[in-house]
Amino acid sequence: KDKVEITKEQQVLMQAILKAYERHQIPQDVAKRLYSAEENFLLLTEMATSQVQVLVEFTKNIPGFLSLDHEDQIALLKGSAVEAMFLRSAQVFNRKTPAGHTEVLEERIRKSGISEEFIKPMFNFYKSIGELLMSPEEQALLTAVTILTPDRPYVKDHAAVERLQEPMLEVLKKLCTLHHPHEPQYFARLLGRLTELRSLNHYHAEIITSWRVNDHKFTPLLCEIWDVQ
Ligand SMILES: O=C(NC1CCCCC1)[C@H]([C@@H]1CCCCO1)n1c(-c2ccc(Cl)cc2)nc2cc(F)c(Cl)cc21
Repeated sequence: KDKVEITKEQQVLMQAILKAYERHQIPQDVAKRLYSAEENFLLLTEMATSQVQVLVEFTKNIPGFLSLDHEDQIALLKGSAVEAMFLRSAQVFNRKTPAGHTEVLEERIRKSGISEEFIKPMFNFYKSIGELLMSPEEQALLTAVTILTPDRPYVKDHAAVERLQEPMLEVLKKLCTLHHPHEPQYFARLLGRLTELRSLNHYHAEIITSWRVNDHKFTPLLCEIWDVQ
């Protein structure tokens, strides 16, 4: 069996993505503060707004992204922001918290004001992400692969986006082989999560507008990204 090798060039690409990803992390204390439905909704909109800003900075550090057509850059960000938010939420949810804290966190999220019907698909996704035990490199590359999805609405130059996404998928595939040598299907499972992520995309506007609060106030940035108000 030929040995899987990360080339020097792939090493450089992976380091660039990982460095950008680690540089743009938002405060992890979101798990500690979950109170009334109103406060939770406000917390979510604050966290989501800062996460979009962080996502833009991360995306600007993806090699080649800034040389894409400017309108395509916007289309890619707009098309992936919600998925990136759920991916980030899943990673926060699955962080190595002391045993038992995840249940407490899950309970608090269940009671945060999200409509019952969305709780199940959301936690199914979080748990399926958790089971993958992704390394930081895999998390960073998966986020980059999600952003560089060629078939987002309004993307004009698909081929240019594919040319950026392909090397990311190449490195990610090799990392999966190296980090999970006994799970040949791991890479396929990882990509399968992106399909699950898209389905959450469809829910998110409903989750937001059905949040059990009287007045759903959004920041201008979220109005842009979330197609609400
Ligand atoms: O703030 C959140 N997520 C941010 C978003 C930006 C990136 C960092 C994480 C929300 C919280 C949920 C309770 C009410 C307050 O919001 N949240 C969501 C979430 C709920 C519905 C939607 Cl529509 C989207 C995300 N899932 C979470 C998983 C978690 F582990 C934790 Cl700690 C919080 C989580």
